[in-house]
Amino acid sequence: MNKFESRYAQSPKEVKQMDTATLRENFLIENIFEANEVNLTLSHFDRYIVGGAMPVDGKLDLPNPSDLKANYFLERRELGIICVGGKAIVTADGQKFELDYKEALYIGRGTKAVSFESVDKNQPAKLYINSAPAHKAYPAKKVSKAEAEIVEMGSPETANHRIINKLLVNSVLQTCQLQMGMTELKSGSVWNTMPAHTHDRRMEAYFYFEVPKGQSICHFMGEPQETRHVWMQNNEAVISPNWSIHAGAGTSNYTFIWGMAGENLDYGDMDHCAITELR
Ligand SMILES: O=C[C@H](O)[C@@H](O)CC(=O)C(=O)O
Ligand SMILES: [Zn+2]
Repeated sequence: MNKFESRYAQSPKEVKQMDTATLRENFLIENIFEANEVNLTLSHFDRYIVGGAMPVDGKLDLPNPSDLKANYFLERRELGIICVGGKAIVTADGQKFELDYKEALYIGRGTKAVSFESVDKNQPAKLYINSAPAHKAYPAKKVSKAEAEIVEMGSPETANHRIINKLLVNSVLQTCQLQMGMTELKSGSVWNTMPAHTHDRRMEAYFYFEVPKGQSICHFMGEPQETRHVWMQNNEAVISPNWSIHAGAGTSNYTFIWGMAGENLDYGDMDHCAITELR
């Protein structure tokens, strides 16, 4: 059975009081990929949806959760997909897109039927999904690294050398408020998003993958002067409120997908935190 979970938004005051289990219940998203299921979590932060589809035996349809009170999922929403498993076929109102590993697809508001299929059931597709409310219909478009805006950040000396692939962003295609991309850490580098930042005008979600077996990610969240950590495993996601930092250190290098929505489409609209001021 497909899973759908709705989560409240939390304030800094509440989060300060949370123990490990409560923090994890509120922010960590586990079990994103289950064979033949589409699992979705709706956050009340910007009504952002985070989830995954894992088609193995035949086609899987994007469901229409009753909580959305919509005639179909994308009636008032837009969708971003990044393939993190075997090759997939995504069909959007009859239009077929083949997605290879690490390729992204945008599907606009008003698309009535979306389905997912694996090309080879022995190498099942894993489709990471983000969705935000949308006011306008923009055309569906596939974006691979070749079309992405690519930025190199950090250095080996500070263990944060990484490549930011901006995939579904407004310099590449039109979206309403959704922005998604993928950051790949170089061997020997473990820190993402350090120096850390907040962006009060957008919430964000991080999804970690390519975490080697036996290794983990320590994800940091909270107000810059009141941080908490969430230990995360491969293929798990975490919600970052607009007031929270979102950064992580792995026990190895890894890759992650970031997705965000809110007030603007300005990637650079961030408030940076001095490393020495974090608490
Ligand atoms: O608001 C932007 C996002 O947090 C990420 O794009 C940051 C990131 O991938 C990184 O620095 O490694
Ligand atoms: Zn951010």
